[in-house]
Amino acid sequence: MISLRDLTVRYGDTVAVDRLTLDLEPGKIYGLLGRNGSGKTSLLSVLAAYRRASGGSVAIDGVDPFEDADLMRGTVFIRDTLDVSPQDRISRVLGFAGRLRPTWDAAYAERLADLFRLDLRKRVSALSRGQRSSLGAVIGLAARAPLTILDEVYLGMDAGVRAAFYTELLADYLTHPRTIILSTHLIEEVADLFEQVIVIDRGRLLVHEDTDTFRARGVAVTGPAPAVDAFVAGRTVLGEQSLGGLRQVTLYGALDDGEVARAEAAGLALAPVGVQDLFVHLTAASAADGDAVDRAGRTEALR
Ligand SMILES: Nc1ncnc2c1ncn2[C@@H]1O[C@H](COP(=O)(O)OP(=O)(O)OP(=O)(O)O)[C@@H](O)[C@H]1O
Repeated sequence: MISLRDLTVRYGDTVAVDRLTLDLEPGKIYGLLGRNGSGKTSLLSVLAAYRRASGGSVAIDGVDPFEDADLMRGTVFIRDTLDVSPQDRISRVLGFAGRLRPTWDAAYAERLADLFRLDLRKRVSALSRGQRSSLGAVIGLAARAPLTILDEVYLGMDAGVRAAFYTELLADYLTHPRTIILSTHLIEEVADLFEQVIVIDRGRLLVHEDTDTFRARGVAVTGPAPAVDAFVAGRTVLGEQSLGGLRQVTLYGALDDGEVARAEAAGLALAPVGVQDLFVHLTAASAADGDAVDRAGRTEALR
């Protein structure tokens, strides 16, 4: 279990993480979402013991990971800086990563490098942006670390490589379950991988719940335009599109059984909403309603 209590990260006057309290059960894939500058990397850096918290506490199975060598060997943190020597060849980088970690699978690392078309003889400095990200993905997956933190690892990867990475991630997670935290801005692309969604906003926790529960916060209503308009009147609309006489409106807020029956009787189709749409709505509402953030870190927008 990972337990954060009132975790705070400050850089001078900037409060990047603001008294954040969160518990993460082991063996799940978490999606960590937040707008630019919301504190994701700062939070993950503390979790990976790359940085000390300015306040509050972090405990992994009851132990502070900072300066705990065993916990550090059990954590892999991949971020855009890659944290490897540019002069080293890929083979050497992988060899070093393997010596650091008891859970490293060297054969799997080679297979992944092959999948991502990485030439093991190349130096890191000679890699393209996308290839550097692929190298990060190889290290992040082949480490098989009990706590795997992947902070925007997809930067520069083309769509095909990203798809291969997500497929590998899921397949390897299913055969070697571990705790994976994925921070991403390409939300819709990876949302199906998340078992739980964590949204932070200006350093504070906005949402932490199962992805299905999160999705149920919204609903897409489709049908003849007049019937849709009548049904959605007075509700919070996240977006709408029309094609001919058909209209689809995305609503915020779950429908009760009576409303579902009424929609069906009116010939309307109901469907879940994308995680990204909900995320954009919640973080926009939070920005407009900033001071309404209560002590539990939930905003008025979530009620
Ligand atoms: N080394 C640093 N020195 C000073 N301020 C920093 C430093 N690192 C981050 N910050 C500030 O802390 C805040 C949170 O930054 P952080 O990188 O944690 O956000 P993020 O959610 O990862 O952002 P992004 O999605 O843009 O990568 C921002 O206001 C940022 O400017």
